[in-house]
Amino acid sequence: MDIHPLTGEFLRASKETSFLEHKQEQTRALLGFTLTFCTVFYLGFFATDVAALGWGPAALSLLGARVLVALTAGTCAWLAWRRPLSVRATRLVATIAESVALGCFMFITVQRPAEFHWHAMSLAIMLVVVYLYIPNRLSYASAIAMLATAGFVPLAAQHSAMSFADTLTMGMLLVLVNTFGFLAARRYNRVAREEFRSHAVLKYAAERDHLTGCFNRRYLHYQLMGEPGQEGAKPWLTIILCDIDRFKQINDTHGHGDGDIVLRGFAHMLQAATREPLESVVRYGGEEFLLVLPGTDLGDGVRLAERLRQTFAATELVASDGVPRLRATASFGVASVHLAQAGFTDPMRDAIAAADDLMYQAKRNGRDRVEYLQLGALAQAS
Ligand SMILES: Nc1nc2c(ncn2[C@@H]2O[C@H](COP(=O)(O)OP(=O)(O)OP(=O)(O)O)[C@@H](O)[C@H]2O)c(=O)[nH]1
Repeated sequence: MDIHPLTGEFLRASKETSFLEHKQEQTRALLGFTLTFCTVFYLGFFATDVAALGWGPAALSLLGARVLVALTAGTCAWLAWRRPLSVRATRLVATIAESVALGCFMFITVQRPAEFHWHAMSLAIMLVVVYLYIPNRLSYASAIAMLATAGFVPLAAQHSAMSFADTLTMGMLLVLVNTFGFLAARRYNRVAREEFRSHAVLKYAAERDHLTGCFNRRYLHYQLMGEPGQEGAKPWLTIILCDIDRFKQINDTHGHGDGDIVLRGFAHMLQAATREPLESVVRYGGEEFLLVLPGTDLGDGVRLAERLRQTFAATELVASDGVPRLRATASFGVASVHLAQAGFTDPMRDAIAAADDLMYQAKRNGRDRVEYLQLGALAQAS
């Protein structure tokens, strides 16, 4: 299991970080909404101060405490709404707002000692908000909630006229609220992470080829060709289409298992030479791969293809029996398009079609070659 049994968070820090970053927009919105809501209620309860203490200095001192909470929580809510806060900053904001609100709450309870029964109920509601509604790390939320509970019970014992039995009952009920708050937050953490994990598995299966880990044609059509692509630093798009030479012969000589090893080795080399997410490697057919390189001009594309060609030809892959004896070559077609140049309705489609023709040209010209062309210009050959 990759989820912590106590906190419901991912055990691996990198996975937890990508989960939190994936959720960050939602977290920020929830934090902003909850703090705004709590600020309004915290101020609204001033009416109960006036009802309990009458209009005067005592009620006004409580108003001061409430305004302090409103200013803190309001500022935190404003930050959460307006700024692209990091995960760390979101947690800091949540922790500050929770601590100030609970601190001021303690002050208010002491000024209204006759109503500790009601204060206990208010604290229980605040604890639920801390555990479940203000997004924070569970360990921080629990520490804040438990400290508040541990501070509140002695205050009640000291300042209220409650009997020992009442104080004990109240203390135990608050412990119960903490326990259920913690368990509910842990369950929520776990469910959210399991959902994230399932989503990642489905996304991977929908977008990638399971043998090589490269993107599949569905991803090419719906993501790379279907949506406005990412532009590189330069207004160029280069497509490299490459195909392993005489792959049928490799399968026939060494068997399909070793054929798969060659495919994976080739794909791994292509992936290592490109930078996701800007650049993508797509398994275009059986032993045919497509490199989509935004921001790469023809010169850089040809140099990359030539380097890949030489590296692959010089590589001896380890066969299924553990002996390094699998060798193969590949043919490459490189097509580039200048995106600012007029005349291309669908530059990527045009570049893929051209790279496909060039790759077949490389096959016809003897294989283990790179052929290239800049679209919109005169054809050149290697
Ligand atoms: N092992 C393995 N073989 C595959 C896979 N997908 C396709 N192939 C095989 O790849 C071979 C492709 O052969 P051809 O299209 O004749 O091309 P080639 O032998 O590479 O010849 P040229 O492309 O002309 O150099 C076929 O034998 C397919 O069965 C796969 O996932 N694994």
